Formats: sequence, C-alpha cells, structure tokens
Amino acid sequence: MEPQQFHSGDKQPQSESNAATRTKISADTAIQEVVEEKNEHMGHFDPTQTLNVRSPLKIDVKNANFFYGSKQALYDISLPIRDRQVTALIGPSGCGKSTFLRSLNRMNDLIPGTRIQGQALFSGANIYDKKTDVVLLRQRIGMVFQRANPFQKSIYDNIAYGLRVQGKSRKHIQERVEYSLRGAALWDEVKDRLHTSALSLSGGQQQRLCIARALAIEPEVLLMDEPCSALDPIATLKIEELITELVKEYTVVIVTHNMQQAARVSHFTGFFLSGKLIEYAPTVQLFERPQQRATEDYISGRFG
Ligand SMILES: Nc1ncnc2c1ncn2[C@@H]1O[C@H](COP(=O)(O)OP(=O)(O)OP(=O)(O)O)[C@@H](O)[C@H]1O
Repeated sequence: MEPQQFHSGDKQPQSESNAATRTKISADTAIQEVVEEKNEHMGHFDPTQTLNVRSPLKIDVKNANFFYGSKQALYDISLPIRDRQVTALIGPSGCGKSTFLRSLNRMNDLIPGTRIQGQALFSGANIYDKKTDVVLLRQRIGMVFQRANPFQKSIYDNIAYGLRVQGKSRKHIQERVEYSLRGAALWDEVKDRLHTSALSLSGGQQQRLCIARALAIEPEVLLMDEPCSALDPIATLKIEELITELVKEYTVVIVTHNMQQAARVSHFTGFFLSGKLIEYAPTVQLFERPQQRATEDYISGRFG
C-alpha cells in the first residue's frame, strides 16, 4: 500500500456555515502562509517521506473502554501506535481524544472515579493493569500539555528537577540539561541564561522547555495534548519542526484540533467521534481517501 503524495494545503474546508469553522479556516490559513514563508529556512515538513507502515507497534491498544464514574467516554477503541512515527488524534471537542491520550500513561488515574477496561500492550505488559508501576510508566511515556507549565524555577532547574528526584549525579544532570535543551531546539536561545527564571521565556520557549523537561528523563514515547493551541503561528511551526526531528528517536502521539497540523506532522491519524474511533489510517490516506462518511464530513469542515 503506497499512499499518494499529499500536500498539506490541499484539503480546505468546504462549508463556511458557522463562525467556528471560519475561525478554524483563518487560523489554518495563517499557519499555512507562515509555513510557505518559512519553508526556505525551516525545511519542508513532509511526513509522507518518512511514513513507515511496517514500523513495529510501540503501543497496541485493544478494545479500550473508559469511564468517568458512570459516564462512558471511550468505546471499544483499538488503535496501534507505531514506533518512531507520529500518530495524530483528531476529532471534534469532547470526542475523547485527550481521555485516550491520557490513558496511555495513566494520567487519568489522578481523576477520582475513573476506570478503564481493555488492553494497551507496551513492552509486553498491559499499561491498564492495576499492577503497572505508574511512576516508571510516566518516565517511559512522557507528556506535554496544552499550556506550557514550567515550574517557578530557573530554566536549568526545570530540567534538573526530575533527574535530582531520580538521584542522578551532578555531572549526569549537567550533561542531560544540555542534551535535552538541544533536543528541544532551545539550547542556543537559553544557553547564556540557564539560571534565570523559566517564566521569563516566551510562550513558545516555555513549551519547548516543557518538551526538554520531558526528554530529560529519557522517555520512549512522547504524548502531546494540543501542544500548540496557545502559541502563535511561528512558535507553532517551531514545535512542529521539532516534532519532525523528535520522531527520529521517539514515538509521538499528538492530539490536535488543527487538521492541517495533523497533515503537516503526522504519519498516522485516528479520527474520534463521540468516544469512538471512526477511522485510523496513514494520514495521507485518511485525508485524501477517507473510508467513512463521518471522517469525510469532518475533514471537509461540515461539522466540528
Ligand atoms: N474529569 C472529567 N470528568 C467527567 N467527564 C469528563 C472529564 N474530562 C472529560 N470528560 C468528558 O469526557 C468526554 C471526552 O472528553 P475529552 O476531554 O477526552 O475530549 P476531547 O476530544 O479531548 O475534547 P477537547 O478537544 O475539547 O479537549 C467529554 O464528554 C467530556 O465532557
């Protein structure tokens, strides 16, 4: 199965029947314009070049059902997450994307009254198993949130914190701080002010710092919950470019409201609706040849 070449700007929503759709279109257009302007300097984002449909499964979710108390939020979700590929989760507000994402490192456990059934195989063990060591799990499956949430500490200490908790040596921490900041494409911007407050950084820099903080503890998988939703188009593009770099070493799962972002950075996309996974396919295929009517309606802007 060789997907056709896909250009992220090809699909434009057809219906402009409501304000939300118009807002989405103008945000997407603004980002698309910056992409075109910046391509020369930032390189092309083209996940079709690195799509590997045979990449091994990093996490294999089978028949996941999730409940907030008596309210069911996920219905029988089966979704493979492939190694060193970006998997995007799209769908209208409230469809369960974040719930699914947070189930992958058991962040939902922090919400009282939640429960999950099913299986998410990761290195031969079920993530959902009660016996799973969630501290270790969250080290292996790191997370970046919608809003950058640096600690009220220096840039250096934001990254060093988790390593100190792990009892790492000073030398290891020093090396790891630089490595992580380089990995998050932030080193050059902050290397001369590592001991100033992280809160003095711009929103985009703070989000990259949070990515560096996640990288510091050497995760295998990075979960990103709308990491660009609070950022301007240029900061967004920096994060997108970073994702395309990170995926050379890490497996990435990203929730996004922005379909063009999914097209720009992801190899695979899952479309969620009302707690169900309606369709999952290589991104290029899902956007160009959706198999389900609901997917087609959503990506062409008829709802959501
Ligand atoms: N803490 C919670 N307690 C109860 N219900 C919740 C909780 N968090 C989410 N839900 C419900 O679960 C469903 C799925 O929510 P979720 O946040 O996963 O959707 P989403 O697709 O990520 O939405 P959005 O794009 O708006 O962030 C929604 O009906 C939501 O109201």
